[in-house]
Amino acid sequence: MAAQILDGKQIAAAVREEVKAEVAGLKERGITPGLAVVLVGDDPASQVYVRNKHKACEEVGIYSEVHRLPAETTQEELLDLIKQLNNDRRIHGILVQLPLPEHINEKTVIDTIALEKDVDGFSPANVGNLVIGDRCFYPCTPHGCMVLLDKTGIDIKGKKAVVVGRSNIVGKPMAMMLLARHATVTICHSRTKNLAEECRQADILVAAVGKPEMITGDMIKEGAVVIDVGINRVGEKKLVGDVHFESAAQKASWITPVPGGVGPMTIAMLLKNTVEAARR
Ligand SMILES: Nc1nc(=O)c2c([nH]1)NC[C@@H]1CN(c3ccc(C(=O)N[C@@H](CCC(=O)O)C(=O)O)cc3)C=[N+]21
Repeated sequence: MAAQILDGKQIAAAVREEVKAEVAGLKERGITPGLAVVLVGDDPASQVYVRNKHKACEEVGIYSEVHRLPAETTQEELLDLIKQLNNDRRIHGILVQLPLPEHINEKTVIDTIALEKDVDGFSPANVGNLVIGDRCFYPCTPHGCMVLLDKTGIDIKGKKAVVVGRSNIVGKPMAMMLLARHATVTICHSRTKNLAEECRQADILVAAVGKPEMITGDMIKEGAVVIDVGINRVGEKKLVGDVHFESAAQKASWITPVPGGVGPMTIAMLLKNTVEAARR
């Protein structure tokens, strides 16, 4: 079988159109959704992401402000900015770009963001609400993966899903969201014995490990849906996923490319969460 491509770029564009219409509706009621993005330091990849987020906001009519702070910013100063943004009525969503410099405690920073403005969905209270099925923000990357899965038209209920990777920002919330949709979920990681065998059981395989092309075609069940969350820079320019695309596409029914798969969906979901925050 040759897989169909799950075109994240195209689907994200459609989501942005939806968001644009929602923003227009909110503006008629006198509400302009606002997002604050905070970037500490000058990591080149982060600069690009932050610029893209800002551009995406402008395109759909969301007010956005970017706070660029020097790498030497103290934790105190960063926390002060977040508290100020927590109290700023124009700002409905706050995103602190990760990773932060070593001298700043990520956990303390995320904990300071007001729950109702946590559009990344990284705070402990939000994660707790996700796990128990209460109202919450769905973390942008796994949320984007779920939207892509739904675009295939497969019925998630009762399917065997394998998530490779157990990070707090992707693997764990992804597993919870699949579980909420009644998949039978296995989480694999670096200590998993016989990873290939686990992966071959998957009707839905989500790769979020950060290892270039480590999931190969021989690890994929015939007809599986393969979602590749990895964004790995190899060499100067080339971007590859955690999945070896050519061999995996021989087996899968649907597969996301890198670039142009999950990445653009992440940004589209951030816009959606910001509108949701403003609506509340
Ligand atoms: N607080 C926080 N929230 C985040 O959501 C967050 C973060 N920190 N830190 C970094 C990661 C990474 N991330 C991406 C978003 C879009 C693409 C994306 O659009 N990628 C394009 C390619 C862009 C390129 O060339 O690098 C694609 O896959 O087609 C990638 C990665 C959000 N992150």
